[in-house]
Amino acid sequence: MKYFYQYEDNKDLNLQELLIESFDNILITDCKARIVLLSKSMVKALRLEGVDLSGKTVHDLILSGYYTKSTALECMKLGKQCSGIVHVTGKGNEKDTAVFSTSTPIFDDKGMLRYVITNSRNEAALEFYARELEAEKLNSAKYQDVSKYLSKLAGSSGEVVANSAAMQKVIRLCSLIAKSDSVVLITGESGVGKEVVARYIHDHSPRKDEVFVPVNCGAIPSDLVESELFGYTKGAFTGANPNGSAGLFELAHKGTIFLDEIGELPLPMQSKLLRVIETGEIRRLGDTKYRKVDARIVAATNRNLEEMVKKGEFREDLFYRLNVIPLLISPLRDRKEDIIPLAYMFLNRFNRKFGLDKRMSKKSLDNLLDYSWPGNIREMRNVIERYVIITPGDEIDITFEETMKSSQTRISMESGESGEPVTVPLKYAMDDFERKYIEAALRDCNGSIAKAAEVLGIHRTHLYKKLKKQD
Ligand SMILES: Nc1ncnc2c1ncn2[C@@H]1O[C@H](COP(=O)(O)OP(=O)(O)OP(=O)(O)O)[C@@H](O)[C@H]1O
Repeated sequence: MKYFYQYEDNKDLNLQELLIESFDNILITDCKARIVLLSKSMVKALRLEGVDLSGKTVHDLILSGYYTKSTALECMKLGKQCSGIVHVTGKGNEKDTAVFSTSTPIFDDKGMLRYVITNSRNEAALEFYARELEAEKLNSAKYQDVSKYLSKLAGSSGEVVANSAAMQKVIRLCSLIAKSDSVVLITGESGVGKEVVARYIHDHSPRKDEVFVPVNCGAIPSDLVESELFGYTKGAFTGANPNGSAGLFELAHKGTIFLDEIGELPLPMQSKLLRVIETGEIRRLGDTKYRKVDARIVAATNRNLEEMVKKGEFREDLFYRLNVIPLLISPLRDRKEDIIPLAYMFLNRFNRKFGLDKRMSKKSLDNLLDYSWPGNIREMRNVIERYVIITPGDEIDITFEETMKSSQTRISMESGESGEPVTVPLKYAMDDFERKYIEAALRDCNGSIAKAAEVLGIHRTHLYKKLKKQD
């Protein structure tokens, strides 16, 4: 990964000048905590205007009472990135304030600490983000530490990562869409986050306190789709509940029904769904009467419905009824700005889940950015979970060419073949193998579930279930 471009045209670029003018507060200290550089914004934030800082260290500033704690000193001590709230003492009549700082160590080739770079944001900026986060419910890992702090302040926690312009546009659109009751059709490759977006719409709609019912149309055997969706009456078919049962549409009354993999709906069911959309009524299997249901419909598919219409596999009239508000979610490879924030979100999630504190190596971040993510965010989630579980040390090192090979090797090593102790529980080792195998099949089949299921020798519905189980 290159970090500097157009070198020939910018040979005279003076980085010090740029750093001094930075909007974010920047402080660079050397390995003895001596001040090397401050941005103008940092001088202002720490109220150091007019103070002679020559030869001064961070210890001196704390002893003189300019601020309370130093993330730079913590970072030097621990040799890793540290974040925290720093209280700044007000001068004269000024009030005390706070900044949120993150200090990052910079090492030389031999691993010796050379500098610490500290970035911080002022309280006013934090409050601004709190409002933005509250409004947008975005979770940008660029400000992940800030957002964690803010979510405590504001009592909000964003689960949808939308750092890229493309995802921010989707989220903005969803906030608008949420206000209406129109049918939404979400399209995009498998694992891009269609269900996440559907939930976002529900959570921001007036129906948010009612139920959200996700239905994977591809995972229901075709002879059961009707009874699952619309319910059935007493004795409608053998093996059914003798008292009859409500279907998923009735369950979703007043809430939202999410019809995932809508392209898998058998043609006769497509006509019935069209009728439900047009009349707002369902009829239980075996029943004569129609019942009103008020469920908002959000549908999704990773298939090209227009192509299916042309081939006669999907009803044209239903397609137009569903496509009132089309929402396309781009594949992860086309919105690289989301990769690192997502990776950190999953890393934090799995660290919490397994009570660990793993970090990602710098190389991992480059590799994550370079990878093409055929399985999109679901694949990313699995990759991070796998590495968190199988990495013995604190730092995980994600490499893709070797993904299959390396983790298989580790698992076989850990299974005792090379005399290494077994550290991975059997369940994880087996799940891990299955996931990797499915991911490889999907990769080979360019993300097509139907083809991958064929290669794996299992039914498509079975593969859908396995993919969903991984979430
Ligand atoms: N923007 C996002 N922020 C956070 N997590 C996400 C985001 N998008 C997807 N995920 C996570 O990725 C996984 C897959 O997402 P989801 O099930 O929504 O994908 P999908 O497009 O509906 O997949 P499929 O086509 O297979 O039904 C889930 O674990 C989900 O939580």
